[in-house]
Amino acid sequence: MSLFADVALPVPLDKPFTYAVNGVVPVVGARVIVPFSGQRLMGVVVRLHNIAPTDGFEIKPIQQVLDSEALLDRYLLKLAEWIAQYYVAPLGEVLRGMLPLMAEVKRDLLYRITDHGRKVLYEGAEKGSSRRSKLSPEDQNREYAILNYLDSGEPAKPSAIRSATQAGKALLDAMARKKWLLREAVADTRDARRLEKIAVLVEDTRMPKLNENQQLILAELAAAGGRMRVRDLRNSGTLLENKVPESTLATLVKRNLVRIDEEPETFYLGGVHAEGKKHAHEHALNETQTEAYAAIAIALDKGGFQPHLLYGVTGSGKTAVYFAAMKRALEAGKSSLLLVPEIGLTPAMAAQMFAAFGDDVALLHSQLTPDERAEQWHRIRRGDARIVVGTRSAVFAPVANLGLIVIDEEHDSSYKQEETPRYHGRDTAVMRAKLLDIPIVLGSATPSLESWANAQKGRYALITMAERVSNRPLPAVELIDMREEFRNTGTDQIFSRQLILETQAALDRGEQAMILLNRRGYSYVVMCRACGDKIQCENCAISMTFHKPVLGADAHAHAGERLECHYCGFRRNVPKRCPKCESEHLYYLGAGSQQGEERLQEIFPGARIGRMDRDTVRTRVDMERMLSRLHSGEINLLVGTQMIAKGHDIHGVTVVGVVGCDHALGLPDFRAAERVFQLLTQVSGRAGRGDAPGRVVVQTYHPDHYAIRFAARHDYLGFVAKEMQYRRWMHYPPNTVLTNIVLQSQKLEEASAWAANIGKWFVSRGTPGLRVLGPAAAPIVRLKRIYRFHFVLKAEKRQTLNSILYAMLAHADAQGIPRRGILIDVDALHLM
Ligand SMILES: Nc1ncnc2c1ncn2[C@@H]1O[C@H](COP(=O)(O)OP(=O)(O)OP(=O)(O)O)[C@@H](O)[C@H]1O
Ligand SMILES: [Zn+2]
Repeated sequence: MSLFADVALPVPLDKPFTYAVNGVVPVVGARVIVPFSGQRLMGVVVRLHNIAPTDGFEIKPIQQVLDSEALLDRYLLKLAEWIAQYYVAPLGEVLRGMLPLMAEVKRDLLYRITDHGRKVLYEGAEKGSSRRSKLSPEDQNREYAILNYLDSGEPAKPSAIRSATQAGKALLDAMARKKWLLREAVADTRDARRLEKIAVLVEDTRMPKLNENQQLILAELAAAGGRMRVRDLRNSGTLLENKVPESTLATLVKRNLVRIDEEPETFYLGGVHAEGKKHAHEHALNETQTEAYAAIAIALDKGGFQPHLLYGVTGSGKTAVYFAAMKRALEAGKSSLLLVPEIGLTPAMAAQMFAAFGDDVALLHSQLTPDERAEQWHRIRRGDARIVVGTRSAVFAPVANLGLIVIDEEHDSSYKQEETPRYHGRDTAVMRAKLLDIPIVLGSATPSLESWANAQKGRYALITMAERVSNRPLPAVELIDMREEFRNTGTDQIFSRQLILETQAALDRGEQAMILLNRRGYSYVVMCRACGDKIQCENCAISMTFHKPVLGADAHAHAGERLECHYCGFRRNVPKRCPKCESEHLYYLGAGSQQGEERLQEIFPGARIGRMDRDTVRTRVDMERMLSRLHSGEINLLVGTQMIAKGHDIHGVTVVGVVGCDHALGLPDFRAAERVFQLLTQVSGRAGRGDAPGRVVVQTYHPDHYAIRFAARHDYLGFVAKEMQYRRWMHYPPNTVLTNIVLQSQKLEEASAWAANIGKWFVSRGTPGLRVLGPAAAPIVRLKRIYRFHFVLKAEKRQTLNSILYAMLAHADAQGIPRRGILIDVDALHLM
C-alpha cells in the first residue's frame, strides 16, 4: 500500500504537494480534498509512492477522496503534464482548467448500493462486526437502515437518505469508502441539450380583465402563433419599448392564461431552409472535396498519428469534408472531437451538427453554467456523445474512444488562452492526437505560419482545396487609396465614394452588403485640442473609447453616453473639459462601428441596417438572432467588427467593404502583417457565397503593403513566401521559438526592479542559443492597475528556451520575486 500521494493543487506553484494516505488509497487521477495553508482545496492525485519527504515539513493527511476511479485517463494526465512543462505552468492550474468538475456542486451527488453493500446487508452483522466496531451502536444501526433504504437499487440524494434514516453525509462517505455504496454525480439525468422555456398561449373562453402590459404579452404571443421562447418574448421590441416588467408573464401563468413548457434547445435560422439552402452534410462531395476526404479516410483506416493541414479557400466547402470524416470515424466505432473558434460555435454550426449526428452531439461552449458543463462532461465520458464540438477547452473533453480530431479555422487566435495556463488549443490538440496515436485535421483558408511551416517540413500532410464549390469565383477586390480619396474630395469621410456606389448597387439589386469597421464604440480617441493629451483609462495606459447612448429596442446595451476602456471595462462620464488643462476643446477621433452605423443610416436611409460587435452581440442568443435576421434578409446592410468576418455563410452577401483594417500594420507586433492578411482574406471570403458573384472594396492608407496586395489577389502562397522570409531574417517564429516574459506589479518600482534583476541575471549567465530582448516597458505599460516590463526571448531550440525559463524561475524564487509577479507566455501571440 502506498503511504503518500502527490497532489496537484490549483495554486501558482510549480510543484505538487505530498500528503499522507489516510485510510483509503486514492487512485492516480482522482480528486481529493486536502488542507493547504489553512484552507481546504480540491486537487488531483498525480503520483502514489512510499518515499517520505525529507524537507522537514509536517505531512498532513488527505481529508477526503472524492472519486473511486480516475477522472482523467492516463492520456489526459500525460497531456496535462506536457502542458505544464511546455508552457511552464503549475500542473494544478492546468488540471483545474481541464476538469470542469473542480467546480462540480457536491450536493448534487447520488448514492447507490453496491453488490458488496448488499452482501453486508444480507449476510448479517457477523462478518462486518469487527470492522464496524469503531462505530457507535446508533451508527451501526443507521448503516443498516441506509442499506435497507437503498436496497431497491434506485440511487438517492443525501437529503432523501437523511430524512429516511437520520444519517449524515460523513457516514455515507465512510460507507462509500468501504465500497458498500457508490457515489455518482447527478448530472447524467438531463437531456443532451439545454432545456429552454417556451411560453404557450392557453386557449380560453373566459374574457378576463387584463391590464395593458398583460394584453401586450398576449398580443405578442398570439402574433407569433401562440408559442414563443420566453427569452425571445422578453427581448421582443414591443415589450422592451413598453418596459413591461418580467413579473407580468408570471402573473399570466398564475392566472392560467399562459403555460410554460420546457423543450430541448433548438436553433432557429430564419428563412434559410425555406430558401433551399442545404446543410453541409447534405451535399454530395464534389471532386476536390472527395480527394480531401479520401486523404483523411486513408489515415483513419490506417490508424496512427497523422496531422493534416487542410488549406481550402473561403467557401471551398471544408465543413462538408469534416463531416464526412467524422461520419467515417463514427462508422468505425470511434468518436470525434471538432474544435471551433470562440465565435465559430454559431447556431448555424450547431444546427448542422444536430442535423447530421442527432443525439450523438455534445456542445461545449463558454456560456455553459458549471453544472451544464459537468453534465456534458459526464455524457462525453460515458460515451453517450460521440461527436463533441466545442471551443478551446473542449480539447480536454474526456471523449471515450477518440478516433479523430478536427480544428476548424486553425489560425484563429481565440485558440490561445490568455491566462494561466497559456496553452494553445491547436497545439495541445496536436499533442493529444500524438499521445493517442490518431489522425488530426487542421483546416483554414489562411493557415497560420506555424502550421504552414510544419506542412513545408513534411510534418503535416498538406491537402489543398483551391476552388470554391460550384465553380463560384472568389470575389474581385478593389483597393481604394484613402490618401488619394482625401486629395480628390478634400474632405475626410469614413466611407469612400466607390464603397458607397458598390453598396448602393447591391442594395438596389436586392442583395446584401457587409462593412468591416474593426473598432467598437463611436470614437476611439478623445483628444484635447489645447494640450494634445488623449483621455486615458485610470487603470490602463490606453485611450478611452467614446460610446454614444443607445436607443431603440434592438440593442440591450441601453447604457448611456460614456467613455469606456476596452481593456479593463472601466467607464466614466464624458467630461465637458479636458481633465488635464480644463480646455473645452475636446476632439473625437477615429470612427468605430457605432459611428459607422450612424453614418450609413444617413447615406442609405432606406437600408435595413444591423450592427454586429461586442456591444450588440454578447451572447450566443444575440448571435443567433442577428444571423437569422441576416439569413432571412431582414438586415441587408451589416456593419461590424471582425466578428462579421468569421465563417458566416450568408448567400445574399455580394459586397464587402473594409474600412480601417490597416492601422494594425503600425503596431509593434511581428504578427501584424499576418493578422491583417487573415482578416482581409476572411472578410472578403464572406462575399459571393451564393449564386451572384461578390465584390470587395478595401479602403487603405497602405495600398502598397504586401499583406494588403497579396490579400487583394487572394494569393496566400505569395503572402506566406514573403512573410516567411521576413520571419527568417528577423529570427521570429515559426523559424524560432518565442516567449514573452512580463514582470508585473502594482508598484512601478517593484516591477522595474524585478525586470532589472532578471535582466542582469540573463547577462551574467550568458545565454548561448538564445536572444534576449529587454527589459523594456511593455507596449501597454500599465494594464488594470498593474505596471509591466517585459522580455522577449527567442531561441533556435525549444529545449534551450524551456530550460532557461525554469532556471529563471529558480533564480527569481531565490531573489524573493514572487511567482505571481512573473507572467510567462510561451509561443505568445501578442507581445502587448
Ligand atoms: N459539394 C457541394 N456543392 C455545393 N455546395 C456545397 C458543397 N459542399 C458545401 N457546399 C456549400 O458551400 C458553402 C460553403 O461551405 P463551407 O461553409 O463549408 O465553406 P468553408 O470552406 O468552411 O469556408 P470558410 O473558410 O469561408 O468558412 C456552404 O453553403 C455549403 O453548404
Ligand atoms: Zn482600463
